[in-house]
Amino acid sequence: MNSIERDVVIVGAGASGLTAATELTKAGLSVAVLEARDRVGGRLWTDDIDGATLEIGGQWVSPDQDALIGTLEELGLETYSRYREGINIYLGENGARRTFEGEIFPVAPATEQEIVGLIERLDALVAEIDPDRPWEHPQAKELDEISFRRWLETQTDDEEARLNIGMFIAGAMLTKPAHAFSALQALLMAASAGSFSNLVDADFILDKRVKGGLQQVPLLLAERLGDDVHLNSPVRTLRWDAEGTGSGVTAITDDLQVHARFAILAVPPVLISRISYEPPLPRRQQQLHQHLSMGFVIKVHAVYETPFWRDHGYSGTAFSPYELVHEAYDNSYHGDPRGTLVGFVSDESADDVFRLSPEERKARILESLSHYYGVQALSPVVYYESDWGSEEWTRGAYAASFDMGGLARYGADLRTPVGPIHFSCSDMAGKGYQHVDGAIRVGRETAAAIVAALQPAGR
Ligand SMILES: Cc1cc2nc3c(=O)[nH]c(=O)nc-3n(C[C@H](O)[C@H](O)[C@H](O)COP(=O)(O)OP(=O)(O)OC[C@H]3O[C@@H](n4cnc5c(N)ncnc54)[C@H](O)[C@@H]3O)c2cc1C
Repeated sequence: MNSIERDVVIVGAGASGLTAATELTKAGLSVAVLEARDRVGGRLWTDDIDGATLEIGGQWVSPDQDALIGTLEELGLETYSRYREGINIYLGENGARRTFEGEIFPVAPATEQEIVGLIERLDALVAEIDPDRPWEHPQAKELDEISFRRWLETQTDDEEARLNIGMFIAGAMLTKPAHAFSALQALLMAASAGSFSNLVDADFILDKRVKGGLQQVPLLLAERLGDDVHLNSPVRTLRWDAEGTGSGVTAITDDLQVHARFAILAVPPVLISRISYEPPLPRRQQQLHQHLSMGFVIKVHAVYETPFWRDHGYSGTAFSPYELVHEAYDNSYHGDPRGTLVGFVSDESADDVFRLSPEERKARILESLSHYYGVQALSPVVYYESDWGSEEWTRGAYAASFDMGGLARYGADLRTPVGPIHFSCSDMAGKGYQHVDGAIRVGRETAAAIVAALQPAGR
């Protein structure tokens, strides 16, 4: 077993861990980043599938994500806009097909009024929420005890309005059914993007992509860190100083042992308990990590010879709370003359199609796409399903959220360091929660906390 000494050992080479490592080295500290996979990037992964460049994980950048935008600029990465010219498609109950422009779906006037009213009420509530401290809202406990679905039922009798508003947070963001998370968790999701209106606005939230793919961010950060990034190095054990003697922490992989003054666990919270702790983490952490779970969504990529929907005047943007693929977009890759659609199959619908054979699943998903775009959607030249649920070092998508009551009960302790151990990842962010922006933001904050802790007293 090789043994090395560093100021800080970072577990996980995703956007958060690599940002923290970068900031620490800028402050003159030595680091080692230990990554379980044979690549960096975690939930950011750009790959060539049958000749098509696909972003298997995160990809979009929105204008409010200033931490991410700052990093893109620093790394010299360029962005391009998502194609959005033309009209959008909405499928109502029983497949009723309507087109629309703007953000509000083409529903009956009474339903539209309910949707607009719900958005106004949610925006007002979200304005009262500090995304970094949602548990401090005066009604936090009450809002955390009611599921988002039930909360919507208390607001309107209009089912189509509830389904649509529910879809934006449930299927589209937390990727859990609306009965499985609280109204407070829903408000945090919206507050993390500035407002509920921002989440509803696809042109805002799915604004830009990065030339070469968003995985460029971790790849370039890792390149600068050079030999300090160790791939194929899952951390199995963390020995830490629970007594405050200053002996620090030792991270142990199968063939390397890193002794450091501090450790940053930059892994999704569901994977924190994959590591053995000597001594065990305190009671509070052992409990709270059990109250977070990953959502689940299949990101479906379908590449066609041409972006045929554009010829019919369609933007490619399509929604339906009644469809297997509840949302889909033109996701054509920069510089590729072919057309790509990306669609999402969430939570219980994803469970359902994973019970089928791959062929049956593909047929069901393409059929759903054809309901939006017509029969041409049935015949892609490249088809791929991003399945993060079977990735051992992620276990779901997009990210983790608390169970009912968990956010008010445990949220404030989520990022509290334990002795020399700090926690950092997008799932623990306020602003930018569940997004790369949040991963970077928390990475910077965690690094700053360690740098501050190492400052001699009085400076
Ligand atoms: C399908 C999909 C689509 C998404 N779309 C978007 C989007 O459009 N825009 C956006 O901003 N965000 C999006 N996201 C979310 C975004 O990708 C994540 O929030 C972000 O990348 C998380 O970064 P992170 O560093 O916090 O965690 P991760 O990327 O999960 O990094 C954690 C790292 O820790 C490693 N690890 C885990 N356990 C150990 C261990 N014991 N030892 C060593 N290493 C370990 C993992 O292998 C991983 O590399 C999407 C995510 C998915 C999955």
